[in-house]
Amino acid sequence: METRMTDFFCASPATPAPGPDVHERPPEPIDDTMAVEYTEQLLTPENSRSETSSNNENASAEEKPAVRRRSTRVTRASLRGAVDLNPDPESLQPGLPTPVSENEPTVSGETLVAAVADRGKQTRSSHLRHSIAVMEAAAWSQATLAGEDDNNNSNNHGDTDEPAVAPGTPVSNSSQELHQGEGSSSLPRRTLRKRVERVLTQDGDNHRAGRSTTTPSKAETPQSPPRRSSRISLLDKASALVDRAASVLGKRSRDATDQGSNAARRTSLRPRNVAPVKNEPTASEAPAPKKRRVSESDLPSKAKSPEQSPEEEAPTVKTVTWKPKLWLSHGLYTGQEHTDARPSHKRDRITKVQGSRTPQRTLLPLPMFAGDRLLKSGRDFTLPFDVFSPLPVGQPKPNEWRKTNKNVFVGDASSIWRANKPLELSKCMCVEETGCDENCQNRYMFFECDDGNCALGPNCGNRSFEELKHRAKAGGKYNVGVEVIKTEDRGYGVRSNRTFEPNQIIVEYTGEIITQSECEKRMRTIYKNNECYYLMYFDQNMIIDATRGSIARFVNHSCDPNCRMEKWTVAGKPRMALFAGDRGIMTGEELTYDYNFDPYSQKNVQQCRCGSVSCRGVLGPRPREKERAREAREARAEAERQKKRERANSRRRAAKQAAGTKRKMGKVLKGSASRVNKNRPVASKSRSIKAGVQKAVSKARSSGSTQAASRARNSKAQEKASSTKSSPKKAPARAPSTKSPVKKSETKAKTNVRLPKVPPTKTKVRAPARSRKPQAAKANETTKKSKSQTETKAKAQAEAKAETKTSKLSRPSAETKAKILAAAKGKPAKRTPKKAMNTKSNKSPTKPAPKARVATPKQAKASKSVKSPAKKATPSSSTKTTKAKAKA
Ligand SMILES: C[S@@+](CC[C@H](N)C(=O)[O-])C[C@H]1O[C@@H](n2cnc3c(N)ncnc32)[C@H](O)[C@@H]1O
Repeated sequence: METRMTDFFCASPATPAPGPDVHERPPEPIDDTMAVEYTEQLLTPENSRSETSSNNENASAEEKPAVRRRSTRVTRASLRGAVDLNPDPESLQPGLPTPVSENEPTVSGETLVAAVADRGKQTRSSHLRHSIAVMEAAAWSQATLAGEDDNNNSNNHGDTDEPAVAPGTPVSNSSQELHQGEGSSSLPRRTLRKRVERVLTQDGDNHRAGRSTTTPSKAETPQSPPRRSSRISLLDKASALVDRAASVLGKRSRDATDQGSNAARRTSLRPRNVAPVKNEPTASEAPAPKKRRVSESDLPSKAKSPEQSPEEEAPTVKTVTWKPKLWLSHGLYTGQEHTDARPSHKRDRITKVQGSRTPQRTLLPLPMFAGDRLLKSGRDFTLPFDVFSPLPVGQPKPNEWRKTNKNVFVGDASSIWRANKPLELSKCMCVEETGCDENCQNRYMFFECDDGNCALGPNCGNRSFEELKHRAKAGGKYNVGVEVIKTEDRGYGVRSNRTFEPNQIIVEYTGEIITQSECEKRMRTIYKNNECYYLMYFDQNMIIDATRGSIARFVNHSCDPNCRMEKWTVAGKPRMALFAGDRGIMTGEELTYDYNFDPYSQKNVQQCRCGSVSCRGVLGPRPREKERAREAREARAEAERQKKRERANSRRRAAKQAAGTKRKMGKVLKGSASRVNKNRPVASKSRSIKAGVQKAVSKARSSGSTQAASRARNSKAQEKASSTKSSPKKAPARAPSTKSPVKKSETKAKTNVRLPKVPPTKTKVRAPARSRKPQAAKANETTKKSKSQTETKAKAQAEAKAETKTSKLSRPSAETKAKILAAAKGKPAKRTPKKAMNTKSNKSPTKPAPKARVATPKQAKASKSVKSPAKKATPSSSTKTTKAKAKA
């Protein structure tokens, strides 16, 4: 018992004086060392005080905390031990000195440690109460310290020689009271002591009651401070954990090597007042580490097992867990994933590139010239419009906004809502090469791909909402990508703080899903006086009311928007989201979409202030441009069809006209370069024929009139002229030949169509041929004109003949007569029967005609000389007639 007391005492230099019997006991040699050391520290009040305070300058750096801790805790323990562990109730009688000497041994370190094990279940509340009590004592002690310290010290030193007592220590004061009893007679002290005792007693009773089953006798197993025990166990556990961690981390070997030197070092640092204990503690021996860590009182036990100390004193390896350094993943390309793809590349392409990107080489740096080459070769890049565009200072924030990022069914909506029909599900058949591009069936149907309806997995480019989810998870305003701004004249709005690629998802439109009746009700009541509405038609006659909703509710309307609001089916459920338009979005742009606003009533119609060129003026429904365009397209198609029909009809007509001259027609068409051109001549042919015929007719008429005027002056030259014409059939063909090649061809065509088949002489006669081919009206006209020309010619000939009758030299031979007659027969018999008859009957000699054909110079002279009377008229008329014929 005494040994224990000594241990306890020695181990706790700052602990209050144990009792007078301690001093009566002869000090042991080893304890002397300790006593000397601690005496040096504790003799003066300053030292005592400084030890209780947090800064003990005298103590070494390593000793300081230990001493301080020891002081407080052990003192508490002693207090507790003094109060709780007193087995003899008589010893606590008032007025008698407290039999500390009897009690103290039970509060030795060993016992405490044993008690620690028993008291592992002590509650925190009791610790707290202890602490409070001790602190109260401390407060009191400090207050009274100034007045009493000197006396106490002098008394102590002078009377009782208690060097280990630290008078200034609050605990020591209370201890002193406990032990000395009458020595401290002041009322406050007693009161405090009683309070502390009461608290401790209560605590002890509680604890005793708790462990009554395990402790047969109070005296044998005194209760040690619960707090201490819990600390011990905690520290023990911690050290065990650290040991384990060290072994896990593979540092055991290093520790093993360090332990040798560390042990030596620690031994040197260890308090030198370690007293080797001669008498081993009794049965209540606790694990050494606990003692060692708790207080000086444990030192003996530590000393008695020196071979264990290196292991027990395993250094607490601090596993420093560095915070992982965060690298900025985006610089200039805020919000954009890095890619080597050209800016012009589509997003799907980029996704593919990212998917197949090889990991960056990390072993060796790039060669020296790599940077130079990169600089020289250059690389296209897209610089955001505004890399850093903070919001203007003093931007107000929408206070009334209640945010929700998920759709919430309200009222009857959830019960009315029906699950999607399986029929509405879609499955895509895309392959990796295409990667669910714009041809993906799911995309086309506004179905988001997932593992259930698409087999491409990460290579799929149709998982916008999934992407949005990841962005939201990553957090940060550049991932979210949008922020609320205050616009000048449209309330709040939303702008981007990063870039968005064309058709990239930006933000989901969420809110309360309500029925239509609920919506109307809200419109009538809650939103009656509102200027802004956050209602949007959703699905199944439901409406999203984003008055409580996501940030997308602040997106304003524009008649020329840069975004689209789209409804997609994601995992069988409809969801609305804002997507970037075809132009993409630059940093700092205000996001807008076309509301296609239905104002419900006329009084809700609002003026649009989007400021776009194509502004519709009001927030109203979008004009049905598509429908209009479709109607226009249909009208155009109808007109085209009509034209085609007409063209086909005309072609059919022309084909019918050219029925007899198919082969020649084919020849004409063959000359055209293309199919279109092949069709053209058919149409132009009729026109050209018509024009050619008209010209010929007009000329023939004019020539006819001229002939009539100069009829009287016709001479033999006329006969020659008439005889020189080869045949009437060539006349119409020759005339165009003098003109442009196009007209020639036209004329040819005309000739081909009509004339070649009709013998020129008979044409006139065969005028009834018109009845044979009544459809060929134009050809008939031509025939008529040629007939008229022939008539004119025949008339001229007849006149010439008549004249030649009178002339002596121009008597035709029989052959000439026959020819003339033959020519005359070409005239329409009906029209010129008389003339023909006359010509025949007269049998006028028209021999010079064949001569004229030859037209030798002698003949010309002769004719000139003979035709003296008709000198003027004859050449001109004949020439004109010839020309007219030729033209015709
Ligand atoms: C969904 S809210 C948009 C956010 C709203 N600006 C705010 O401050 O909360 C729709 C309302 O914004 C206003 N608004 C949106 N676009 C507008 C525009 N182009 N011209 C005028 N007002 C507009 C209208 O009052 C409309 O009812």
